[in-house]
Amino acid sequence: MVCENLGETKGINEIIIKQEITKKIVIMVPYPAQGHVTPMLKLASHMSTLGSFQPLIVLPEFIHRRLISKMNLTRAGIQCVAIPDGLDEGKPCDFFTIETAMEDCMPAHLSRLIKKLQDDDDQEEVGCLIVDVLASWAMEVGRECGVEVAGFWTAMVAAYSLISSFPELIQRGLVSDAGLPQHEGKMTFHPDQPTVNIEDLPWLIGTEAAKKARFKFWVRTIQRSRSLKWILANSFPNESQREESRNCGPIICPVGPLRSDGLNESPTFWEEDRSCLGWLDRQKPNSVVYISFGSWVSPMDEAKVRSLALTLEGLRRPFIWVLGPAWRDGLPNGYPERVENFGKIVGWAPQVDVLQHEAVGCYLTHCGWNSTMEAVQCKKNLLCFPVAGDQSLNCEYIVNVWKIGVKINGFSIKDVGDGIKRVMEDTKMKTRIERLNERIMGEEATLKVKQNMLHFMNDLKRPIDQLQMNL
Ligand SMILES: O=c1ccn([C@@H]2O[C@H](COP(=O)(O)OP(=O)(O)O[C@H]3O[C@H](CO)[C@@H](O)[C@H](O)[C@H]3O)[C@@H](O)[C@H]2O)c(=O)[nH]1
Repeated sequence: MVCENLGETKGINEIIIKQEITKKIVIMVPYPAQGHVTPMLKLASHMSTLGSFQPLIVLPEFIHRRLISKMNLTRAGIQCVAIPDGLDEGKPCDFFTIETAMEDCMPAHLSRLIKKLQDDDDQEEVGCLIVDVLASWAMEVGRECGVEVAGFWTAMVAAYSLISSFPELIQRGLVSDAGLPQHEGKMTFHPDQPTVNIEDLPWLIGTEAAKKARFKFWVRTIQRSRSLKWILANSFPNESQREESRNCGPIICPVGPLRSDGLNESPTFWEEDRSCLGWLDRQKPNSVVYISFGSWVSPMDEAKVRSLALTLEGLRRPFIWVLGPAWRDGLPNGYPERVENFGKIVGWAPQVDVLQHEAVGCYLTHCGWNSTMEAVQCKKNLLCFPVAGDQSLNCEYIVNVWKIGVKINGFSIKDVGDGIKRVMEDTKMKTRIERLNERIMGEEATLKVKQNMLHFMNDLKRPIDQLQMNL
């Protein structure tokens, strides 16, 4: 089946649907952000190669416009449709505008799409809906349409565990009913997990009103996800003690870290500046610091950008810095020219190719989960500056559990200079990342993950009445 969006169209009536392959359809609904769409596309590509299911990705129009113009997903066995999002074209959208689009506008359109597929005699059966846990609105739609729903968690299982522990955090008096911290300092959320700072809880971003609104979003998200049978996670087996137990909640099934092998092009929202690869060819091995703080959650303020810029200029060490136009206001006057002999600033990099390059010695990162896994894949040690969301917990793992990176608390010459030295010169750290790479991406791990995936897919293939009996 091929579904195409007709540019300016509004509504699924205008989506052309052509029969092509006879497999059960798996409708996949990502959360519309780069760090979420990428792993969902990797999952779709993986499912497509394993057979039996035909992935159909459903995107809001504003993401479909940006992504589809750049990639040919059909070649990777993935079909894609856009549904209206009610957003004004060209206007920037933040977390809350996206939430409104997801809760108020997109459900009716997804429901119509599913019903159309169910009613169409020419179509294959809709086998399942796989929904990013953050797009929990679509779980409700799937249930209403009588379709089996599975969740997809794009980050660490430990992060799901932390967020879903909110009732206990309230009960222990660590946060208020509205999610605001009632204490300072470190707290535990599970005996097998590292401690985290209460101030770093994933919903504590922005003003007090924004924190409360994000907490509400998470409470609703976790509540909706609790009745799922399966949550596939873009993490690896044995990352967390809790992943395979099913005392009450969903079965958390690690199927990652997912790779982009099956995708012909990288699924990015922005044009990649590939000139940085030629620039890297001219640098010495292990000399360059790659800097990127991902794409979402919370950009850094101008003062921090300025401080890092001045430090990089002072250190005179080769660097590539991914800095989107919106973040460049903090740069000192004429900065790109001032550092052109040793530094390169790009709007968006081909990140995995950059990390794979032998000239890159370490990665200064916000600790987003995809970036963390890509660093492990390319065996590049990490200099960590977590910004928000799950990033502090990921950082805890990087620094204190796996010991493959160092955390910095600021961008002074001393912070960054000492951090780079420690990360680049510690040979034990290098050995540890090589071992972690083997443990989570080696042959044995890959086989286990494939088995997990097949186990899930076989469960989906069982007749509906049998599935319901087991719920
Ligand atoms: O110049 C760049 C910069 C990034 N990337 C890619 O963009 C993705 C970024 O993902 P991630 O590192 O996870 O960061 P975010 O996009 O910020 O991801 C959000 O989603 C993640 C998964 O849920 C969370 O772990 C993060 O905290 C959250 O910010 C990665 O695949 C990168 O390879 C590029 O291709 N080029």
